[in-house]
Amino acid sequence: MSALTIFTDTEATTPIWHSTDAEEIRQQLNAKDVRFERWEADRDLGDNPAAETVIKAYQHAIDRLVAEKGYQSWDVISMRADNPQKEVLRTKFLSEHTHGEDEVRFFVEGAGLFCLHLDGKIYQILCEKNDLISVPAGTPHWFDMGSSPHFTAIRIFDNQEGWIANFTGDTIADAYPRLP
Ligand SMILES: CSCCC(=O)/C(O)=C/O
Ligand SMILES: [Fe+2]
Ligand code: NI
Repeated sequence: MSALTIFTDTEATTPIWHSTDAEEIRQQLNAKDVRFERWEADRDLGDNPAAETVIKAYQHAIDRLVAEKGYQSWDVISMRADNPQKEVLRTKFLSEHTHGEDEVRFFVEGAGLFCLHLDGKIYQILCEKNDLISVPAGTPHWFDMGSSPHFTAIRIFDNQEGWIANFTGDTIADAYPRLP
């Protein structure tokens, strides 16, 4: 179940707010200009879908976002527990970073934890299948896929180059809860 847990950025052990209610989560995040919606990820993708299969299955969702916001490119990130790159990728995404564009992700399988560092607070969003999230450009954040990752997400970009991150060098992420 999707969840939002909020901490201050000075106290990593005691949450100040928590909910698994999609509407409450939406309201909290919208107040910070973060888009959070429950879409329908209802296509059968099989066990280990190729990127082209995922794109084809959800072209309608991509088209909708492109029509709305003029996004220019997209790709698929899919992780499984047997991926030999899982530790390297987990470590990379666990470093606080920003992007020069909105971070738009549509989860079509599994789950992952987005952690946003906004106005003195840490917003930990457990994103699951069906969740669409858009994090405003320039927001410091990190992402945890856990030690046994299982998710597939469509990433939508408003540039032709795809994923570009600027690492902040802040080690704050190390203090906050992670996925098992
Ligand atoms: C579910 S996409 C996670 C990886 C990524 O693209 C990113 O920018 C994490 O912050
Ligand atoms: Fe990111
Ligand atoms: Ni919970």
